[in-house]
Amino acid sequence: MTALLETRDLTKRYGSRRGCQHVTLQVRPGRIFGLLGPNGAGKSTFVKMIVGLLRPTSGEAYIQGFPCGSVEANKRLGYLPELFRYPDWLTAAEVLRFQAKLAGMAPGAMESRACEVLKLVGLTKHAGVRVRLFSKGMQQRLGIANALLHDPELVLLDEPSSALDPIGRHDIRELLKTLREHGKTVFLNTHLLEDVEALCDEVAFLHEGELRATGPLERLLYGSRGWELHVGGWWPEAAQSAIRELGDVFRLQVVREDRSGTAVLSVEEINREQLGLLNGWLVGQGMTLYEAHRRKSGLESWFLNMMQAEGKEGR
Ligand SMILES: Nc1ncnc2c1ncn2[C@@H]1O[C@H](COP(=O)(O)OP(=O)(O)OP(=O)(O)O)[C@@H](O)[C@H]1O
Repeated sequence: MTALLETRDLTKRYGSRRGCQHVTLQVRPGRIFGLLGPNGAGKSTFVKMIVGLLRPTSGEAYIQGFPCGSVEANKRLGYLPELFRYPDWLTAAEVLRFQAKLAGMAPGAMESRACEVLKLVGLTKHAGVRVRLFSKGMQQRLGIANALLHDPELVLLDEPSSALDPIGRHDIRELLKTLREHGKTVFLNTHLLEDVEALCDEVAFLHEGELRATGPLERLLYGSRGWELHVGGWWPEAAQSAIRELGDVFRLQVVREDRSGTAVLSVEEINREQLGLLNGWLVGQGMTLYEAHRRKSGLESWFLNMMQAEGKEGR
């Protein structure tokens, strides 16, 4: 599948300071792509180069083959900056009308498109309401409507939920899922790991200006290939016997055991055949394997592990 957004060796230096360097990534159409990284990692620098607000020091970036910053690339891009403010005396419809004029849309096309995007973000009933009366969540949804007005393929959202309460965040999440269902590609720059975990198909992790990991979220989270086994018929001595007989082969550990005769075991680096062997051993010992599933590390622990690994390398 051809990439919608593609960067090659994208680098920005601010004099002697690095913004980001040698970032090569691809965002495929119809996905929600999350850009992650600690403060100062270079995320905003990267985003500003994509939307054409900053000129790269070197490297290339394209949206559907058009150089980022060009008129053709910007036609295909909708952008919601992190800290935006609309004149609060305008109504939602007036904000969209103003944006449409800036985008050079014909008045007839504009009116029907404004209705469409207001419906999409759930603000139809508020079209005539002044922005000053909008909650932060509604303002954010209006911002997304604005970014969608010219029907771009790629929507780039900078921290769209960080200032919102849980209900506002939930609404934005649902809206982003709807955008994906409509075939839009969403590029999300966010600190909210729970949003990334709930929404993103692919992620990129930036640290100290460099891309340290990128790929499908599932692959990154399941990267450890560990399994968790729930076992019945367990007795305390079984732990010693299991570790003695299997510990070296499967790097087996007892995570917890309880008096009712159940236990949770963890094993690392195991394939399906080995899992079958392990099951055979358990059955041979009079135990039952109730459940076996891939251990999911969770994005927060993945993120912290990445940071720790970076810290060790840097020492
Ligand atoms: N205009 C600028 N002049 C000089 N250095 C800058 C400028 N903008 C950013 N930087 C530096 O570039 C590096 C990356 O900053 P950037 O704002 O892109 O990171 P970030 O990941 O977006 O951080 P945050 O999550 O805190 O917004 C930082 O070291 C920052 O100090």
